[in-house]
Amino acid sequence: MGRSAFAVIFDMDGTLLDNNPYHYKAWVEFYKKRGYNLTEQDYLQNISGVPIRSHLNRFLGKLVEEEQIAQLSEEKESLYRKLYEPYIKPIDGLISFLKQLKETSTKTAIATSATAENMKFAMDHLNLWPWFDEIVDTTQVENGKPAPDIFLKAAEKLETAPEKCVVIEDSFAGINGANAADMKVIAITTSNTAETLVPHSLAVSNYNNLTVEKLAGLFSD
Ligand SMILES: O=P(O)(O)OC[C@H]1O[C@@H](O)[C@H](O)[C@@H](O)[C@@H]1O
Repeated sequence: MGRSAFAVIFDMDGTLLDNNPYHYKAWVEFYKKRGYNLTEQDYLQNISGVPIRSHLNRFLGKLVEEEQIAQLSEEKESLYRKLYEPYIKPIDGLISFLKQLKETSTKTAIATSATAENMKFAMDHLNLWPWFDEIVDTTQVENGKPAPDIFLKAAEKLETAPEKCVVIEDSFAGINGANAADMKVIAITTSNTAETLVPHSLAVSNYNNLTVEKLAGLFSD
């Protein structure tokens, strides 16, 4: 079989791992310490998939100095890693789906808003490094999700036109960014319903029924 004519760009948190409940718990604790009671709606709408600097100022109600951001981010992310480590596992069917992509020489990338430490934590625990051709994080782009930049950078690194890329995403910020990049979008319903993750070409709850043929079908219209 020849190389697939399209490339697949995966988000990480909530897409490769079902870890959003642990991010949410860690954020609630982080903001509570600072006098803000975070709701699940706040988390899903304004935090999930979004780089930390975009919401700190908003929820803390004051401008946070640039030098403080890394320290605050590490405080929250180390709490998340501690909470999630005993439960870490890939989303159902992920590894066999990645195997299919490898067997069909389909190009793959990760485009994540996560910190380098969180990414290493997930990739090491789940042995994910061999499956991806490229990894793009927010340090490599000017604007984080919901801007399209991170997906466009991934397409550029994969040497594939945006209209030949499909993004798999679980967050509102990610779905909006992928649509703004003019890519095909698959919504994964780990944290939000298919009806709210719009527009998308396909919605799945895990990888058990996702095949390379189904992805190819998205490009046949
Ligand atoms: O969904 P992505 O792009 O992998 O982003 C994950 C990041 O999304 C943000 O919601 C969280 O605040 C971060 O802690 C998390 O790492």
